[in-house]
Amino acid sequence: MTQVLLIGAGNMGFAMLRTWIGMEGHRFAVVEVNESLRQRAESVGAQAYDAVSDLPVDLAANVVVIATKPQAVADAVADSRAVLGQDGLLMSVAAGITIDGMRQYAGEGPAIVRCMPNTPAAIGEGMVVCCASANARSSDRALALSLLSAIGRVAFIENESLMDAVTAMSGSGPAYVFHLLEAFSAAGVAAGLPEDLAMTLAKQTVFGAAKLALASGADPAVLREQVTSAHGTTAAALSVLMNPEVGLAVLFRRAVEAARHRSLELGAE
Ligand SMILES: NC(=O)C1=CN([C@@H]2O[C@H](COP(=O)(O)OP(=O)(O)OC[C@H]3O[C@@H](n4cnc5c(N)ncnc54)[C@H](OP(=O)(O)O)[C@@H]3O)[C@@H](O)[C@H]2O)C=CC1
Ligand SMILES: O=C(O)[C@@H]1CCC=N1
Repeated sequence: MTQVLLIGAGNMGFAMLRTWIGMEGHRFAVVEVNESLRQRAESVGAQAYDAVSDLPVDLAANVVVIATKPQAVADAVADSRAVLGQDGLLMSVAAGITIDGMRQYAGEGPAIVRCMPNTPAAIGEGMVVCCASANARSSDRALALSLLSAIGRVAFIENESLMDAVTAMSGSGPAYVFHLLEAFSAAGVAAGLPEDLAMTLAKQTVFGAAKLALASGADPAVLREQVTSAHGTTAAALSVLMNPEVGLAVLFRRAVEAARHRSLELGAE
């Protein structure tokens, strides 16, 4: 039985927990300071406590997953030492917080896997990118992979400095897509459609297009061209969206760079 301790069961922690809780061979305990979030964690079958010091004395964690805000990670890592053995695995999903930063509070023993998941983890459709500390054994990577593959697609990278760009893409990315749905459906309403129909069209179109892009493996530029009839409606819309000065490519570049910059700042705070 693998004992997992999740510290922080807010938006991201709970998104992972609700998928993990069904995993065979794992037991999940949660430390969360907010009572309503503890109750939510208990409602899906976890044991929840308000501090590491309240955990049962005989609880020994094989894995501690930190999902607090970046500013609370140092304390959470320090607290985890009481329950995580020297050969345990420490995982963190916090934006910006480096493996070296966590090592200061974790001590030399545990392997550390820094991860960047996203909230579609709640339905097993997340994207998780990880980077492991130098002392991580293949068994540590395998343990991290077994947990993370339950919440979505997993990629390991060796160059930790890429984690800020990863965060700016797949970590924050669901919010960009949700905003796309808001903007896309609002445009439909402005064009005369009822709100529910506009939102259904926006969601199903984004879902269908993403699924087609994944399933076909074709370059999205080719798929785009297949929609774009000569002198037709799509070409009219793309002349706005692909404007080289104010189009989507320019906005995405600025947005992703702003997020990457903020990730770097979080690591330095
Ligand atoms: N939200 C997302 O989509 C993603 C978030 N992340 C990362 O996940 C982490 C959590 O983000 P998110 O879930 O959005 O944040 P939330 O604020 O929703 O959740 C964090 C929770 O942890 C609690 N907490 C703080 N300190 C402790 C502690 N010492 N012990 C136990 N619980 C504690 C917080 O309480 P309180 O609010 O009272 O401090 C809060 O309820 C962040 O580091 C973020 O960078 C990564 C990928 C995606
Ligand atoms: O907004 C944030 O800082 C976190 C990290 C990635 C998604 N949410």
